[in-house]
Amino acid sequence: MASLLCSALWERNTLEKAHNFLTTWKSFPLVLENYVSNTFASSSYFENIPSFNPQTGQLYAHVPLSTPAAVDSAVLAAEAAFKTWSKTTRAERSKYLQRIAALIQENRELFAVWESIDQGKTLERARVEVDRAVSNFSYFSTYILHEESSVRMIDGVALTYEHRSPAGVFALISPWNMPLYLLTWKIAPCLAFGCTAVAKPSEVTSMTALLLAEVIRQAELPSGVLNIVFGDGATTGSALVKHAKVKGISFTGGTATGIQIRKDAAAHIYKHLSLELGGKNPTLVFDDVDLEKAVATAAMAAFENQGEICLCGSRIYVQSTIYETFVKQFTSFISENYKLRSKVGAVVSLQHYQKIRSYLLLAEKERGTFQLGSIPEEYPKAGYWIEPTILTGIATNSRIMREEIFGPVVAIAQFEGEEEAIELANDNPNGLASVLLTRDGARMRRVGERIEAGLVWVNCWLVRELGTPFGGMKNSGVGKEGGAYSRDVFTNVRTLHLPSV
Ligand SMILES: NC(=O)C1=CN([C@@H]2O[C@H](COP(=O)(O)OP(=O)(O)OC[C@H]3O[C@@H](n4cnc5c(N)ncnc54)[C@H](O)[C@@H]3O)[C@@H](O)[C@H]2O)C=CC1
Ligand SMILES: O=C(O)/C=C/C=C(\O)C(=O)O
Repeated sequence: MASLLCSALWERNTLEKAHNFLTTWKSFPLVLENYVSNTFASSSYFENIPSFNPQTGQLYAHVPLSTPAAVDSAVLAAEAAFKTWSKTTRAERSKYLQRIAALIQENRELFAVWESIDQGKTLERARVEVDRAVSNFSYFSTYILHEESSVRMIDGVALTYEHRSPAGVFALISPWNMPLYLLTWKIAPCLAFGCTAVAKPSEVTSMTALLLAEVIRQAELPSGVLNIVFGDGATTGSALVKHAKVKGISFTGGTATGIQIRKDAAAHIYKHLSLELGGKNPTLVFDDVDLEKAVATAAMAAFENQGEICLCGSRIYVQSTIYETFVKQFTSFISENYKLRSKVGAVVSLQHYQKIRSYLLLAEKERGTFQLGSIPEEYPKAGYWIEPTILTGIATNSRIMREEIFGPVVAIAQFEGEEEAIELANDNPNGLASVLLTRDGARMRRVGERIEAGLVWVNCWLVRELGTPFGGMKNSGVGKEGGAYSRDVFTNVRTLHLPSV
């Protein structure tokens, strides 16, 4: 049976209907329910975490704080389901994934509307992310059908081959910036490769995970294969990570949390770990660029999803010969094209708003220049809105240039030549992504191959092919996901050696 809340939300698939619903709903605020063993469980015995609509600042939902005992039940459900799910054929798993993809697609607007309300992003951005959630399932549904195993003959003496088996129950823990997109980036490969899961979305943005649970129910996925528990990191996430029956963890989120998870998982050395953490990504702009195109690419990299994407290019280094012109064109491009509300959404929470604001206060203290934007008020009256902000005159060793702000704030500095550009790009503990803007083909490789980042985009940004290795270097995490890299996360491999007879 669908949960009461899911049934109520299901038809509210336009912004207008959703807003009417929020103003008339009697049992306000909405209370989410865990989904375990294909059943929505009552949350009445949990404490609640208040969840706010970032665009209005109003309390609108309550997220249950699942206890370690609730986590344990979900893990046991996943463990029981693993016995059969791990033995299903690839074709069967593929069929379920395709069904899930189709159901999300059918309800695209429902997911987009509630993602936008829950996270603060624009509806347009939310639609892009729902489409990507669909692709996550459809990509892995076909990937597994074409998988090949490597077979080698050694000197005619022995035949060896790789045999893989699903690793077991996984903890899938996702952040608040792209809630459905990133949760499904974990769920789809996990299920495709024969594992079962307990997924925990961020307590700040849990709504689309609840809707996903309803899709899973409608898809008739066997009981216990995917369980969704709600809650925070300290109680719920931590119990999940430490659970002895959890054989692996796929996590996306802040670096400090990643370090904690690595410590908590260390006691069980067998746990597979894939940690995709923060970034402070450089955009390098060389003086041979087509300026108009370079400005548009750097703008998208800086401000998409109000800068709340770990891949955002939040420090831009421009070759000194075109620095002044670039700053001028970039600023006017942003003020014309990145309007608050229509293109740039609200930031996710009051806590995050104040974190971003603290960096803007620091910029003022350090006498940086606000080419665009200003310091927002400390306690916003209606929603967590921060104007796209462009800073110049910030020292390259300032915390503003070194730490992940994760909001609509970008700082621009200059460099003289290629060596300095590479040095500045690499002078950071993180190494997730980077953007290289140049028309010089040789430089694309010469510089691109020296940037310490898991992802280097040349004259583009966030171009994704789901089979490529996705993840960072340095403090930006361990492990890669995507195609065969996801297979490595979710399976155990053994090499069989068969001697000639
Ligand atoms: N994708 C990314 O790279 C993201 C980066 N961040 C960065 O991290 C900063 C902090 O944001 P937070 O909301 O604190 O993100 P976070 O890293 O604490 O949250 C991500 C997820 O981890 C869970 N979690 C937290 N502590 C845990 C623990 N000990 N064990 C297991 N799960 C745990 C949370 O409940 C959430 O589901 C942000 O300001 C931003 O700079 C935040 C979200 C996403
Ligand atoms: O997989 C992608 O295309 C994007 C991923 C983005 C993140 O992991 C993030 O912002 O945390």
